[in-house]
Amino acid sequence: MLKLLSSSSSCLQAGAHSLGPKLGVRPEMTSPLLRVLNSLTGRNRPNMARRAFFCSDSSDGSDQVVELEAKTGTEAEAEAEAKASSAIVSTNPRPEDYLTVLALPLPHRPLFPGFYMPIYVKDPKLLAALQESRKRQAPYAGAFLVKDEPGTDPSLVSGSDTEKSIYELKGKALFNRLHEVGTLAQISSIQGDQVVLIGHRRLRITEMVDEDPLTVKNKPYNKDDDVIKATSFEVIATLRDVLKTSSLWRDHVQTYTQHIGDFNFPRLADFGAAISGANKLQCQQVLEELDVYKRLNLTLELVKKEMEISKLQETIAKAIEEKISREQRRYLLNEQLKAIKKELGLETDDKTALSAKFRERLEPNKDKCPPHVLQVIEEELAKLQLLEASSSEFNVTRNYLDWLTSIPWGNYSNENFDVLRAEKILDEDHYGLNDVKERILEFIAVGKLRGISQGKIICLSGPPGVGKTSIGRSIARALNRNFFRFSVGGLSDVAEIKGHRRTYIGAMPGKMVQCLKNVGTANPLVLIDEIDKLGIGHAGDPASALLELLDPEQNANFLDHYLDVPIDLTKVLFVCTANVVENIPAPLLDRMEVISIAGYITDEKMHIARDYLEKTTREACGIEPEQVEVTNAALLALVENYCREAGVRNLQKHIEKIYRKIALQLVRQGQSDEPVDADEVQSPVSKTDLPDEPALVADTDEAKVEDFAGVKQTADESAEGKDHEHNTETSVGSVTIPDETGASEVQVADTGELMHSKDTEETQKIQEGEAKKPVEKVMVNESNLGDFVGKPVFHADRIYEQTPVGVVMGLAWTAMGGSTLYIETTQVEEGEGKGALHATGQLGDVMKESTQIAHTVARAILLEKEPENTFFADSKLHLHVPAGATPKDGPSAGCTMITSMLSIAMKKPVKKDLAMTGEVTLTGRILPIGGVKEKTIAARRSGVKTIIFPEANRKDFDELAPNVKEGLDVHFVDDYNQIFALAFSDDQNQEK
Ligand SMILES: Nc1ncnc2c1ncn2[C@@H]1O[C@H](COP(=O)(O)OP(=O)(O)OP(=O)(O)O)[C@@H](O)[C@H]1O
Repeated sequence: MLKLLSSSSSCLQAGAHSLGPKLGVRPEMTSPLLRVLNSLTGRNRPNMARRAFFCSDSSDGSDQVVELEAKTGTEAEAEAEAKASSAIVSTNPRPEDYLTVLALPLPHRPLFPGFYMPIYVKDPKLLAALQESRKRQAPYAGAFLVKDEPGTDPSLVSGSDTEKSIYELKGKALFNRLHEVGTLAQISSIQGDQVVLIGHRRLRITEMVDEDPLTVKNKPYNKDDDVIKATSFEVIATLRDVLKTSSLWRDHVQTYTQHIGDFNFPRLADFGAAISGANKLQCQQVLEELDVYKRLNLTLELVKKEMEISKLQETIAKAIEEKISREQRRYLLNEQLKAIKKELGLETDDKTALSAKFRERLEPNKDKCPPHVLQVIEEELAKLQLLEASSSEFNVTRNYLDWLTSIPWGNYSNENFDVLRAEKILDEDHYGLNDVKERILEFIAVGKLRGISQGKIICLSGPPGVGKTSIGRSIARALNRNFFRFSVGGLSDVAEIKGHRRTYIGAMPGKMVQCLKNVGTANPLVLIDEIDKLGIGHAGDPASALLELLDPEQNANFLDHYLDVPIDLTKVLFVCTANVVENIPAPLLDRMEVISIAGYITDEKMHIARDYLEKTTREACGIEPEQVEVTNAALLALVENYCREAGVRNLQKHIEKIYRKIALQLVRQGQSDEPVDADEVQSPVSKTDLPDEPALVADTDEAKVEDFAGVKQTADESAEGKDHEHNTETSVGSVTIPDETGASEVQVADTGELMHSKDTEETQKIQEGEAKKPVEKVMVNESNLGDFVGKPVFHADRIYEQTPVGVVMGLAWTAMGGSTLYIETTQVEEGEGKGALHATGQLGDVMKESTQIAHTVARAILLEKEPENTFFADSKLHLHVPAGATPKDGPSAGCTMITSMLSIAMKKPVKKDLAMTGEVTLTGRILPIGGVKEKTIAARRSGVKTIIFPEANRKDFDELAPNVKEGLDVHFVDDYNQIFALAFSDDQNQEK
């Protein structure tokens, strides 16, 4: 036990009594501070007015010796009060109870009078002693702040450590560590090791276990001292500010700010220090300070500091609040945006909606979808859920899933293997092309027998406009497959075929995947156009990529870089088109089944024009069949004089041109036949007045123009009297001009005479009669064909009607089809030993060599036929192949060159209407050539009657359609002597 001194310096005052009723705090308000306030203001203590504490200055304010005690209530009352308001200071302290008290060490903060504090007593002995003293009606103890251990940094020692070391302190050691000044505390309750203390007044330790109570004096102070007053006001003002700004007590601001002013000075100082967040030493300082002014000053310092902290706290709170509200606002706006987007159907990044969309798309094909693809889709869907919607990775995954789920996995269209139906469709769309159609039908037949059609590569080759692309479309229709066409002409980037890797920005799958997505079935017919014009790859080799795509051995597991899952393309039917088969990369060509379309002869073109092109064009122009007639002669002239190329695209263009013009004529005619208003003017404009427009065959003599100025001009021209007769003839077509006065009408005839107005009626009658006429039929015949398509273009195909000496017609093959060409040889210079040859006409290396070979062979043959003829030895020859602007190459003109040279050497022209082709060896053997069909067609087109082909090409010729061969005298030779005989036979020349 310690012997303690009590101090009255800061005990609670009776002056606080008056505050009680004013507070009006509800009993349920249990905030500790409120309770403190309640205790301070005397609320819940109606009998407080009659109670007295150890107070120093209840009347005069000066600190006196505290030795007074008063008891106004019972012990039971005091306990009841303590329960109702735990911070209320108990009422029954008696001097004998508190002069010697137990000392309780406080580890964290000193206890201020008027406040209560729960502490934990770990020492069982001490706890038993406390309980004992409570039982003995002496429920008081001394609460003292423990000094920090000398040499320790309090900031580094944790609270629990201090507590632990304090509880271990005993006796003298504890005594030495206690601050001298503490608080006399009432033991309000003991529950387990928790003891609740209520501070009463200051105590000072005098000695250990000394029975004598010692008293201390507070320094007296003048209540009316202005400085003390001013300081206290400042403390109050600051406290009010703190209470106002401190968010911790915001709810009770009203209460505190109203009553702080009613505390007396010492208590105000205690209150300020107690509620400030000052550290324990600062609080202890206030507790130890007995000078009221100094104590107020210390408190003011603490509350000012509290004020600053409070302001800082407010700023921090504001900043945080601002940040949070900004984020919240953003979040709210985002949510609203999402809702709006969803409402408008623009929702793009809602992960669940997206996943649901992909799953829904996949659902119908899920059973047919290969497991490895399903697995990838599931993985990607799971990944999508984890990704942030605004991240770029999210977009990549979304696009990838979009493509993956758009492919028609295992979704095939029902193929139709009906051969008869297919034949009908093919015939419906194309005339001729029997070999092509036959091949397609064979393919369908095999499919029917096997039950499935094997993916094949068909290559249609031929000149432009022969219907390669359109037959591809027809095949798709016949097989009931979806059709997709893409051109690889000039394609040099492998990514176009195989796609980009997904890592690239803006990556896309290749054409094949795009095709599958587009057509929606896994067995379309894919037409790869212009495969012979593949570009040179700068990044990879497009030909090899195409090989992977087309080769049935490889395309079962075609891997697109973007999709990254193997796709089975074996069911896809590939049809390629090319103009020149030789330009197709060899490995690709090797896998193709080439079907060549050579071009059309006149007869075929006539059929195509009549039955297909005319029909489709007429329908496209909206013209009825009875409104137009194109005669056979006109069509023939069109084919022979305007559209002589192998294909029919140009023919189609010309037919379209004719029909467009007819449409315009019909519309014009229809408009002019409509009844006209009385004040509209009509003019006798004859068809010759429309120079650019072809005339209607069964036309009326007049056309009416509604434009007044135009009419006037026509009338003026007529009035100038270019042709009087004509003018009088057309006088029925009068011009009606309203009179300036408007009173009557005058008529101006072409002759310029004024006519009587009664003739108007007559004119109207004629017009009405015309309007009732049925629509005129437009005739296109040979004579007016030029009005529709202009003058025929000049064709240099046939330069000579009869080839002169030294000129022979050869046959050539070009990408545009076959054509005839002339080989011309002349003698430039003559003189012994001057034999030489000069060749022109943009000849390629092979053809130049051909000229040399021909020169040698011709010389040998001439020597054989006319041994005395030294023409070749003594003549400088010039060989030319028109047209000079067209590059030419190839060996097939060899025999033609020899014939041309021999012709000039022997001064003999060759047989009329003869054309020949064939490569020649140095010994005069004739080797086979290519393009027999094209060459035959070209020969026919040029009016050739006799053709000489190499013997080896007989087979090719025999395979030609009879209509192509018809009327031609064809000879097959394997030695030049046979050609010599045919070209220079005497009877031929005599015949001529
Ligand atoms: N035998 C035919 N019967 C009916 N129409 C035909 C025939 N041949 C071609 N055509 C028509 O000629 C036009 C041109 O044909 P298409 O475009 O298929 O030619 P192409 O051979 O593919 O040419 P290119 O090599 O320039 O691509 C099409 O309108 C087509 O219908």
